[in-house]
Amino acid sequence: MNTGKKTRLNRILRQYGLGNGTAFFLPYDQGLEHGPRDFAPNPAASDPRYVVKLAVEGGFNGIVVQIGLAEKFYWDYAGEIPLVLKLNGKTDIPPDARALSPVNASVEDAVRLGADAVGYTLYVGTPAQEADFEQYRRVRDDAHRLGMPLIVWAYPRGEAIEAKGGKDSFYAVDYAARTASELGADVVKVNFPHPEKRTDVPAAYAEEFTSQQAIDAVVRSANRTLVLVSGGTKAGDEAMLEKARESMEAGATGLIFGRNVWQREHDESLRFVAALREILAKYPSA
Ligand SMILES: O=C[C@H](O)COP(=O)(O)O
Repeated sequence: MNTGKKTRLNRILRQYGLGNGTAFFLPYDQGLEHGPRDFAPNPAASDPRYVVKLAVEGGFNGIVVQIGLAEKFYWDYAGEIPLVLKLNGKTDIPPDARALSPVNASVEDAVRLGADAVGYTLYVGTPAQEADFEQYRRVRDDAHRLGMPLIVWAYPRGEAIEAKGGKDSFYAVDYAARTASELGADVVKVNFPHPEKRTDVPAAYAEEFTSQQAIDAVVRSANRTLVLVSGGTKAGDEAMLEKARESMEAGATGLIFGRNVWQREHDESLRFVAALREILAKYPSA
C-alpha cells in the first residue's frame, strides 16, 4: 500500500468514528441501485442533506455516495466526515443476472472532491465478469497512482451463483472476498455469509457450519484486505446486532449499514447506531 492510501485510510480509521481502528460507513447509493422505493419507510431519507447530516451526527467513519450527491450535498459537511466516492453503479432495471456496473466517475473526481476513498462494485460470477475485471483494473491503477484507498463491493451475482447456493451463500461470499483480495482491493465489502444455503455448493462448503465459522473463513479469505460487512435489507435489531458482533469477532474491520440505519425515524436511527458503536468499541485494532 502506498503512502497516500495509508494516510487516507488512517484518517478514516483513526480520526473519525470511534477512532480505534474500526470502521462504520453509511452507504447512500440505494437511490441509484434500487430506486426511490427504498425511501418509503422513512421519506425524510430521500433528502441527501438529511442523510449526510445523520452520518455526521451518528459519528460514522464515512459516507458513501455517487458523484451527483457528492457534488451537490457533501459541500455543507466537507471535512466533517470522510467521503467515499462510489465510482460505478447501476439501476435494478433490468435485474442484474448479467450485470456489469458501469463507471460514471473517476479517481481524479474523488481527489477533486476531497474524498478519502473510492468504491467499486465488482460482480463476481456474471457473464460480464471479464469486462468487469478490465474496467476494474483501470480504476485500481488510477487509485494506486493517486494514493486513493480502493473499497471493493464484492458481490456474487448471476445464474451460476444462483445455481450454487445464491449470492449470500457461504461459498459465494467466501469466493468474492478472496477475489477482491487477489485483485488488489484495499478494503472489501461483503454480504454476511449464510452457511445454510448450500445447494450444489463445492464439498468444502457442503457441511454444517455456524455463521461464526463462515464469517471467520471469509475474513481469512480476504487476508490482508480489510473487511466491511454489509447490512442488507432491513431486519430486526437483535439479528443485526448479532451479525455485527460475529463480524467483529471474526476480525472484520467494521460495518457498512445503510437501509438498516436510515430507513428509521431520526432518533431511532441514532439509537441503533449507538448500539452498534458499543459493539465496535469492544474491538479496537492496533
Ligand atoms: O451499495 C449498496 C449499499 O452499500 C447497501 O447498503 P445496505 O444494504 O446496508 O442498505
